[in-house]
Amino acid sequence: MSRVVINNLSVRRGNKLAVDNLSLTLEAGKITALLGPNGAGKSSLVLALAGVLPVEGGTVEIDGQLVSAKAPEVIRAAGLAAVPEGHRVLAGLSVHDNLLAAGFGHKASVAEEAVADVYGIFPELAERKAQKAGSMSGGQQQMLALGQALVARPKFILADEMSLGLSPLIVKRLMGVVVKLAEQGTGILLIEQFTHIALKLADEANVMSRGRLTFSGAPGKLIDEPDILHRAYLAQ
Ligand SMILES: Nc1ncnc2c1ncn2[C@@H]1O[C@H](COP(=O)(O)OP(=O)(O)OP(=O)(O)O)[C@@H](O)[C@H]1O
Repeated sequence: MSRVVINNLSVRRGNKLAVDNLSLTLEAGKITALLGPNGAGKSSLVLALAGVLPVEGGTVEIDGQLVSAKAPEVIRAAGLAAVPEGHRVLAGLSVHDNLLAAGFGHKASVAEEAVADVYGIFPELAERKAQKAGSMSGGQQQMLALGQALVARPKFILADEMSLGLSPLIVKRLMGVVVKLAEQGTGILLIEQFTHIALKLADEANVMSRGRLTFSGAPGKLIDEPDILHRAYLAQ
């Protein structure tokens, strides 16, 4: 089974370790929730896993292939795609061109096919192919951001705060897609401010505070013992 093995990873932001010796394994077909207060280091972890931020120490392997400190496109090709916080789409480009741009590096026919698959998942985007991404609603832009990750046909998706600022209906729509992707075998790292949503969907839950994991285990334990989460938020 496919897995991402993160081993003792450290990431520096300025003069502090935003991620401090963190170890975590993501598995194919599983939703792994990562919860924690603002500033805990969750986004720094995602950016380092995606190759955008440099790694200070430790390793990341995808199915035994060392990808830490590799270029973002190498990591993407190895099967890991990030949906960074804040639905960063190319606002001046059309929906279609945003998706094609995400397929850069693939043969044109392969990219076209992957883009068609994204339209299958999100008919909302198919209806808006020619629309400028920046003129869409926040929810539609978030669908596009997830669609851009899917164009790479990733084995693993890192979803950073996808629901931020979106209506409950859109969040439900996005989470439905996340669950379906997991059922089809994609491994998901789900970072969520709405902890109750993440805990309902996740197979495993982790709590991060000050760059470290303070809890790893069954989501049900965090539901039964909310103090574990509260302590992490107070410690930050
Ligand atoms: N661009 C930056 N330059 C320097 N330090 C940063 C930068 N961005 C974040 N940090 C610091 O890195 C640490 C981890 O922040 P990070 O954004 O990874 O946390 P987070 O858990 O994702 O929180 P949030 O949900 O607010 O994004 C914090 O101390 C933060 O102040």
